[in-house]
Amino acid sequence: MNTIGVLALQGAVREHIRAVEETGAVALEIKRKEQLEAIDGLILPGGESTTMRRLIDNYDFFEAIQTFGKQGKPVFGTCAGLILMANEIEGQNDAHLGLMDMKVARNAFGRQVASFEASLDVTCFGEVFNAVFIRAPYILESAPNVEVLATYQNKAVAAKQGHYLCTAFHPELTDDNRFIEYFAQMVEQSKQTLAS
Ligand SMILES: NC(=O)CC[C@H](N)C(=O)O
Repeated sequence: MNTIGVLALQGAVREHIRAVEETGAVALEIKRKEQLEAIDGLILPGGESTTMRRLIDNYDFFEAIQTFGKQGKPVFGTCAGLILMANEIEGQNDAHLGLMDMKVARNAFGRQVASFEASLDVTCFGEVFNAVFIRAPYILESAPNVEVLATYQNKAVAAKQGHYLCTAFHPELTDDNRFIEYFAQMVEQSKQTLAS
């Protein structure tokens, strides 16, 4: 049985817990860095990236999450979580966790257009995915080893780099669980690879 943690400092935690449970994996709210030892994959939820970063520092999570990723364990960032994973943020000198080789823009669809829904063609799924965007970022540039999984208005809004996955939208806010299931499969694969 795989255990997937959701960083539970701020943001859309409960929705991710429910979505993870629906995949059949065990879901754990992560509030202390020691709990990272008990999980096979980690979700960084949506919320507010600056606030979440402050809490990551306050609760001494920064290096612990980077180490978790360097061990080859999958991390999935949604919305604010995507911003936390980028190694460059437009208009800011410093990035946050820097797990993925990509530059992101915050609130990139305009502050006025606070939230909207859009149907996306996702390369790894056969059918369209209805995505909920809330003050969403997008990926401005990415390295060749970052695979763009979906675009909206020609902007990259979902991507995968090895065992790292990110979406600019909130896959946990709809009944369509395909992104969480996709992540759960990445967790299963990495667990097998790490065990062999
Ligand atoms: N829904 C979200 O996670 C919004 C992210 C937010 N705009 C940020 O910069 O952190």
